Parts: sequence; C-alpha cells; structure tokens
Amino acid sequence: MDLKVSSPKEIAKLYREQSHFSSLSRADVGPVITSQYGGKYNNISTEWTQRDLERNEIVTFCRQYIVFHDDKLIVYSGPSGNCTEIKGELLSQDSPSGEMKAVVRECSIKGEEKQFLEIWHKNSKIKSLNLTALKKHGKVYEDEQFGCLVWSHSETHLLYVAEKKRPKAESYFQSESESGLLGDDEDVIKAGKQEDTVKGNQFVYYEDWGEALVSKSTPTLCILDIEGNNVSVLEGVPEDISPGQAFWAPNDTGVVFVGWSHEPFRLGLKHCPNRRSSLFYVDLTGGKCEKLSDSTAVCSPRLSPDHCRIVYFECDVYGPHQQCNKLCMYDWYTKKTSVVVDVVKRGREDGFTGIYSSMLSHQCWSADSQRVLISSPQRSRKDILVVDTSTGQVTSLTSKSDMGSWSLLTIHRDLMVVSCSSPNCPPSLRVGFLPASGSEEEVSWVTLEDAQMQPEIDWQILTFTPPPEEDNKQYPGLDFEAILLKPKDVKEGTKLPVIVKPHGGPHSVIVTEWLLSSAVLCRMGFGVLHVNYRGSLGYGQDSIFSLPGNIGTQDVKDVQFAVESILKRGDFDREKVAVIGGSHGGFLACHLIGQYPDFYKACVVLNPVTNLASMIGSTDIPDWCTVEAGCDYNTNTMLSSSMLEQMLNKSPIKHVTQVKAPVLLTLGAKDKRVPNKQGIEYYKALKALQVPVRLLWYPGNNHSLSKVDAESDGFMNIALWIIQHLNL
Ligand SMILES: CC(=O)N[C@@H](C)C(=O)N[C@@H](C)C(=O)O
Repeated sequence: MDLKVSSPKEIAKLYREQSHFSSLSRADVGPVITSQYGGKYNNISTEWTQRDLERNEIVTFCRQYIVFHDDKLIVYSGPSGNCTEIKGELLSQDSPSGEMKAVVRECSIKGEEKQFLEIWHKNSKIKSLNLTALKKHGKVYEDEQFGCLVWSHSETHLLYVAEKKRPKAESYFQSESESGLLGDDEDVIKAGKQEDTVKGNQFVYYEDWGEALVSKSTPTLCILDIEGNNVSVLEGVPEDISPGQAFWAPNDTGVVFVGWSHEPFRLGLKHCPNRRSSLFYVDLTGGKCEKLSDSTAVCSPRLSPDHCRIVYFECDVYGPHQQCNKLCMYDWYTKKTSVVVDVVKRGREDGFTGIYSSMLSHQCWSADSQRVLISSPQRSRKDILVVDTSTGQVTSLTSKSDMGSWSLLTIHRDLMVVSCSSPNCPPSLRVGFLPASGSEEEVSWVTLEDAQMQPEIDWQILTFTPPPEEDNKQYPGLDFEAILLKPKDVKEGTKLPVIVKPHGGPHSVIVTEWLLSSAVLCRMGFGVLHVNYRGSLGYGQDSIFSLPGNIGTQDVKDVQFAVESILKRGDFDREKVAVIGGSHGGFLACHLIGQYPDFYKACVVLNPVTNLASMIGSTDIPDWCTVEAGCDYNTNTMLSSSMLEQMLNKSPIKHVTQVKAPVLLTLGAKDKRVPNKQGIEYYKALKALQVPVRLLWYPGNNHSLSKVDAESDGFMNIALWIIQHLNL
C-alpha cells in the first residue's frame, strides 16, 4: 500500500502545518465589571504555547476575551484584541483585586542574566527590583513543582520560592585581588555589602531534585514587602524540609506550604508525587512551624474562597510513582482533616474511576466554597469532575461530550474556563457557568476560540479483556483500553500499516486529546494504536498495583494482545507493524521486538529503559527500578545480587539476542531520569549482533526530548525510519 504522504518534503510540510495549532497553558479571569448600562462582564486573559520551527523555540503568547453574563448564563463573548507574545516572564500574578500585577522577569543585561520582580499598576511599571543584585537568595523557582508567586490578601506582600543563597566559594590559592575582596563588583557595591567567602568549597556537590529540576537544591520561601522594597527569607522552615507550592494563610498570619523531606537524600520529583511530604504552616511573627497533615505524600493545597478550608491531594509514599489520589480537606478553624474522596480500587458503576491528576488548578473552588473542580483521567478520557466537599459526591461535567478530553484552566465566581480537544481536533477554549449543585450535567459551554477539526482522522476507544491465561491472579478481572487513530476514507480492501505506541511511566496514561505526532502519522496514512495496558492511570488503584513485579510480561502481553486484536479486524497489514515508545514505553518496545522478533518490522525508542540493573545506580529515581521489578524500597535499601538478578531478568536487554527489527534510538544528552547510557548499552548490543541500528543524540535535551529541534528532527527521522523498514 502506498502512503498518502511519504516524501521527506511532504512530511515536513504536514508536520509544519499541524504544529501551528497552539495549546492552552493558562487562563485568568479578571474582576466582575458592571458597564454603564448595567451589564456585567469579566475580562479573561489566556496564555497559549506554540512551536516556532523557524526560531526553534516554543513561543508563549496571550489573548484577551470579554464575557458578558448574568452570573448564570453567558450573554455575549468574544476576543478583545490580537495575540501578543510574552517574553522573559518566569512568573506572573494579578493581585486579588485585579488592580496590580506582579511579574518575575529574567533578562540579559550586558551579557549577564538578571532576575527582576516588577509591580505593574494601570498603565505603568511602578516597581522593578533587581533580585539578582539584592543577593538575598539564588534564582527564583519558576517550575510547577515548587514555584509560586502569591499576593498577600492585603496586597502588600508577595511570596515566592527561590534557591537558598550559597556562600561564595573560592580556592585556597586565590589571591585577594582575584577574589574580589578588594574588587569593584558594581552590584555588590550597590547592595552595600561584601559577601562572605568560603575557601575550598568550589567543588562541593549539591544534590538536586532530579529530572527537569536540575540546579534546584534548597528552596527557600521569600517575601517581598512591596512598600518597603525589602526582600526577606522566611525563617522557621525545618532544616530537613524543602518548601514549595506556598500561599498566604487566612488573614496573612503566616504561610502554608508543602514541605518535601530531603533526608537522607533527594529523589527525583518529576512524575513522582509519591515523595515523603506534608502540609506545613509557618507563623510570620514567631517563626513557629507546624505540620498540618500526616507524613505521607501531599501536593496542590488550595484555600477556599471563604478562607476556611484547604483541599489537597494525598497518596502513599514510595510504591508506584503515580497512583490514585485521595482528596483531603483541612479545616483551618477546627484543625480537623477529612478525606473527601478516597482511593478507588475499581471503577464505580457511575463511571467514576478515582482521581489521577498530579495538580489541582490554581483556582478550583466554587464561589460558595462547597465544591471543588478537578480535571482527571477517567479511563482513556480526561474529564472535569465536580466534588461536593460535604458529601464526597463526584459528578462529571464532561463525560457525555463528543470532545475527547477536557481540562479546567481556572474557575472564578463559578465562571469556568476550560480547554478541550480530541485526537482529531486541536485544543479549543470554552467558558461556562458551574450549574447549581445537583444540576451539574446541565452545564452549557460557549466557545471563545474554536479549533480546526481534522476530518481526515478517525479515532475510537477500544476495550480489551485479557485472555484467561493472562488474567492477574492477585487482581483478577481487570480490563484495559487502547486509542486507535485511523485515516478516514481508506479505499476498500486497503490494508494500512500500523504503528503501536505504548506509553511510558508505566503508571501514566494516554487520553483522547490532541496528539501532534500521532495526528501527523495518521494523516500520512498510518493506523496509530496507543495502548493503555493494565497499570495505566485512570482505571482504579487495583490496575496500578497489578503491574509492579510483572513488568516485561503483563504490560508486554497486553500491548501484543491489543495489536493482535486490531489485526484480526482486517483493516491493517500484519506485515507492516512498527512500534514506538519512550522511557518505559521504550522498555516495552524493546521487549516486544525481543519477545516477538518476527512480528515487528521496525522499532523506535526514545530514552528507553533497557536494563533496570544498570539504571539503578545512575537514575534520579532508583526506587522506580526496585519497585517495578517487584522489590520493596526504602532509602536504606542496599543492593543485593538477587535484586540485581531480578532487575536484569525483567529487562529487555535479556531478549536482545532475539531482536531482528531495525532500531532507531533517540537520546537526550542531559537525561537524569533514564540516563542515555541505557540507550547506548542497547545500541552496542545491537551493533555486536549486527542488527541495523541508528542513534540520534540530542544535546541540551533532557528526558522529555521536547526542545523544538529535537522534537521536529526526531519526528522526521522516526517517520522516515519506519517508511524505510516497512518498505512503504
Ligand atoms: C516515573 C518515570 O518517570 N518513569 C520513567 C521510566 C518513564 O517512563 N517516564 C514517563 C512518564 C515518560 O514518558 O517520560
């Protein structure tokens, strides 16, 4: 069968075209304004990201909209201007009244990177503080894990997280003039102080928080007194705790934050909400710090609009990296904690399968402080759920819609701003009012920004029941799903080539949302099968727990079963099957070509796990290797030969001698999660076995391989590799 699109020029054109669709990253609703004619309206500010292939970067831009309403229904809405690119903003936040805006900006002055904290009011920047020159702390944290920029309720102070100031280190052999003690560092003079220096500490190792959090080691809570231009580092946070995700307590008496334990050493945090952490409160006057939650793993605390309660997610420490969350609630005045929504072992009759999001939206409460909104995978969809905090009842706002997946961007006085998309429809922007309790299903959405549907793509969710011999004895009766993308209007009798894509994690999920590379592959003429094998998020805790100890078998067999099942339908060509996977998905791809050597005709792996036994000593998440191999973990765990054997036995490198499929590897030079030595180990084995192999090396890229050139070059190479080896 000829592909619709197969020449490099045509593929690049299609990729360029499809990468113009932008994604929503944020929305903020301004205060309600009453017009001179009595009509009420809100301004909505949205932030979008888009790949700019010419500039080789992801650009962020904003667009404003206006929404007229009567507090229940939207009567008129539309954009109020064109897009504007946002540059250099690390963090930004409107004040609670909407009168002011704070921005942390990074810019280069005379070739040196500086960070500024700016306050904007009406049409001017009223303050710009050079945080770098102040030298109260290191770089400001802009990441989602720790970072925040929060106005006090009184709008007089700002709270943010920054790296703890490190004493200047110098060699024992540095002369006084070289060391700057007699020097003329302009910023030091302006700041009015000389720095303490420590000799012999230049090469001291600082642990960091791993993948995507490199150079983030010791976060501190910092407060700017806006009137006094004074930045202070908050005291009272316990020495063994790294604080983040902070906000002001009711009445600004102190600060509430999540504190992660960093003793005896730091473990990677990205995709790992299962790290020992608690909710803390530090009092501003006495510096007294108290724990508000038990020592489990917590994240995303959010204060209710009436300032009486805090909701947050909680899960177990260690074990599978991502699990079903509990939604907990702390009452500020009674100091009592309750579990609002518990862990769900198996999907419920009403369709609710548990909470699997890693983050709550920054604004997630209904106006009356009774209900909380959560976007979460529910099997292969992502839906917006409403939780009644007094009854624990969960209702889906979106499960009945045709759109595949929904995310809440924000909610303000019950006006919800959401993003939705499907595998054949890029993200669009919608708004709607949260209906009264009990009538949630009556929600009516108004589209602010429509997306261009891709009519050439067909998609569906397939459900599979594993054959009896593959049922998990400890967790029987679990099913799983796959999302199949197929080109529309295929000539009768044509058998399509198919690309199988198992996701990484393994405790993650692919939902029915816009997926750029799959959309392009589908438009080229491939069937694309995303398999959410048992162990994926969104199917209940039992499904997650069924996998550790069984990786390399249960997940591999589920993927193979899904592919074999679609081949039986007759639309696909059994001789033209390729597999692509990244990380644990790469682990599965390598297993599949090793265990089914005649089945797959081409394989592509992105930063794959190939040998757990060799990965454990170099990854930022050594616990992942032990837990997934079926062993327990705690920080005192010392390796034994039997553990290493178990890890090796579960690894795809065990099957490498059987491999026949040509393999393309794409590796990130700076991957801390699955260090590139994993890919190189597999590459060398294939070379020795004379299996066709090609390795692409992306400098400056980490585990996600998400820099624009790595992603686009990677895509082209992947597509051409598959075309070549499937003889298309
Ligand atoms: C927990 C984790 O990061 N596991 C990796 C081995 C992995 O598979 N990561 C996934 C989430 C990825 O797609 O990068």
